[in-house]
Amino acid sequence: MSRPSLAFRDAGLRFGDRVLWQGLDLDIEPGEFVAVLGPNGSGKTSLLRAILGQTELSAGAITAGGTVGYVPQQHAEDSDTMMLRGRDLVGFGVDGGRWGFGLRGMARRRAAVDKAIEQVGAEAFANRPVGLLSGGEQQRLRIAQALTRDPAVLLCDEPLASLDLASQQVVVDLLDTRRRRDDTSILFVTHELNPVLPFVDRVLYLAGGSFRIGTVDEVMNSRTLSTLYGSPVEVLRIGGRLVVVGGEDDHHCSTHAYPGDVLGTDVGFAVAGEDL
Ligand SMILES: Nc1ncnc2c1ncn2[C@@H]1O[C@H](COP(=O)(O)OP(=O)(O)OP(=O)(O)O)[C@@H](O)[C@H]1O
Repeated sequence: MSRPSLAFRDAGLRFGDRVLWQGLDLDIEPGEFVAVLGPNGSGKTSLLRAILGQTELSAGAITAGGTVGYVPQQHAEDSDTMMLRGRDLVGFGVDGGRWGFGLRGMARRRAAVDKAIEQVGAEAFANRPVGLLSGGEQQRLRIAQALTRDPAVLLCDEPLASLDLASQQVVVDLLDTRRRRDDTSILFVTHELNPVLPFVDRVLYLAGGSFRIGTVDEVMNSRTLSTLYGSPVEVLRIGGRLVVVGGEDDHHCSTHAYPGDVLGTDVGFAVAGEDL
């Protein structure tokens, strides 16, 4: 069997008395697409930060089988970034030390940037300032930035947030192409499962200090999520889409409704509760 791209061994993370997750034993295989779900504050971003070594685990270990690439959450970028050309943003992903200085190093760096831009189909806008690009175009450049390092695993933190449906599809197709062609594993943090439902091999669902890992059918069902949340949760399939209703825990008295879902505008999944 091939070496896992990521191996979690009895991994746990807590802040003070608050356990985000613990006892996580998981091998993520090359080319596997794993969606990481859970309510706000359940520790999804912290999981990515722990993989990147930016947050220290409270217990256990995480081992990466190769280079880890990271596509961060889309924030309003600072004005300096907005003035950069797209290809300069992509260039930040290249480790200068790896290519060395001098003309040869510069040429190799440029080739890595060109290749990444080509892989995301961003040639037409890579020379324009980031601030003039659409959200979808910016997101493609962020993925290109991560690809410059030829990652064995790509960590994506809500990469579809604030993108329209067409741009979501472009981003998801890019990631799917990458994992199929290069066996890159995808760890995909999202509140919107439906856009990636056809691609997901397994779901890691974090909630209430615990987790469930398994196929979509194994995790996204009323019984499993009710047990995880410790309160009634109903999972409905409507027109091929998943809608999750209910789901509160000690830490999250608020509920999670993602605009459009329950209204049927095909955005994603909803954890909906009393405020609906
Ligand atoms: N360094 C830290 N020290 C203390 N608490 C922290 C630290 N980092 C994160 N937390 C807390 O851990 C919890 C989990 O945060 P995290 O950002 O991982 O959640 P999340 O599941 O990604 O949430 P969201 O869906 O809102 O993005 C939050 O309550 C956060 O405030």
